[in-house]
Amino acid sequence: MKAAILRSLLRKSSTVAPSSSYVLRRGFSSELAPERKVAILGAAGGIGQPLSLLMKLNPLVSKLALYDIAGTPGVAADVSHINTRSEVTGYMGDDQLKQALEGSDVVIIPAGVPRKPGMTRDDLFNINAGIVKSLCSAIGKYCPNALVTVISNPVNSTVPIAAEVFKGLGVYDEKKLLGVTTLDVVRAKTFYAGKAKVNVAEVNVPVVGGHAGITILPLFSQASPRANLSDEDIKALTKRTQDGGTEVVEAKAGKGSATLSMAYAGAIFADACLKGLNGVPDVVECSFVQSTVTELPFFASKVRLGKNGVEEVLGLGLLSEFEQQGLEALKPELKSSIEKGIKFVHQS
Ligand SMILES: NC(=O)C1=CN([C@@H]2O[C@H](COP(=O)(O)OP(=O)(O)OC[C@H]3O[C@@H](n4cnc5c(N)ncnc54)[C@H](O)[C@@H]3O)[C@@H](O)[C@H]2O)C=CC1
Ligand SMILES: O=C([O-])CC(=O)C(=O)O
Repeated sequence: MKAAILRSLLRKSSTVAPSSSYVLRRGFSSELAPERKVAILGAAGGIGQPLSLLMKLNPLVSKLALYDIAGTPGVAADVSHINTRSEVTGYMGDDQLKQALEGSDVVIIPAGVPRKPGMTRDDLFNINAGIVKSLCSAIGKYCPNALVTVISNPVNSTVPIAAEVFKGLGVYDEKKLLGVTTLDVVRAKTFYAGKAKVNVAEVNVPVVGGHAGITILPLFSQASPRANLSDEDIKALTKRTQDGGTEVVEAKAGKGSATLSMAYAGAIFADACLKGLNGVPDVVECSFVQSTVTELPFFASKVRLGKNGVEEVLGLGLLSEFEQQGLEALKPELKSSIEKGIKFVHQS
């Protein structure tokens, strides 16, 4: 039962997370899978808790470090009772951050405040920029070789912030810093499957650009399986994908933003990163990374994940005229969010 749930939970990214029994059938048992430590920073939050649960279910994880400024002993005690491979430890407060991070292969950062109705992701900058900066300073010191996946918003600025912090410490490796845009892909897949009336488990849709409003650019012209949707349908699907976060913020009416779907997306992405590190071939996900795909220094597109993190940043492929217009339209906003992040590190 547990294996079946995990299999269906983690099934449809371009990668597939093996449940332990699946792994055993393939002759690659979790005992043979390398030891991998994953640290979650912000583990007691709305995203952090379900993400901790999903990472506890992942047989590729051998150590799970749950860090937050409060509440982690309870979350760790709870999750630790689940009878899966990883050993879970909770860490709370600055004094324990070093221990939480040391030896980590992958660090996932969902720490920071979420939106309330009427706010943009950029409205979170003032608080979250400082949180990401201080956490990345610790990562640069205590686990400089870890692959770092950033969930905290505004992702269009927090990823450049992380890069600048690592550069300042002399430990920046562009292959190991990834902004998590998987939720945009998850939404695009779900909305496309609903409109095109195709099996959602078979759908693939790349989403490029950034992670806020019009900077989120789903490429439905490249969606598979192909469907004959009208221009109006494509426009509406694009808008719904771009506004997906706001749809949840409004529905939660002041009680935060997407947490459960984000935890799912974050777990899919972390699983892909672990598979890449373990040498599984052809692991491809969309992510906001250092990039030369456009003239902007950071951009989300498909990336191939491997033993060193981002092994290859893939190009955009053929765009429709509508997507080409969307691409040009998003560049000024994305450029200014990136520059805002870089400036923050040099001024503070
Ligand atoms: N990339 C994406 O697609 C998405 C990003 N988000 C973002 O994720 C972030 C977290 O959202 P929620 O979990 O809903 O918020 P939340 O408020 O429920 O949880 C945040 C957690 O971060 C912790 N935290 C604050 N400062 C910290 C520090 N210095 N070190 C460690 N932990 C710290 C808090 O104690 C809290 O437990 C927000 O910025 C939100 O906008 C949310 C959904 C999707
Ligand atoms: O909308 C928000 O504030 C949270 C987020 O990034 C998302 O759900 O995509």
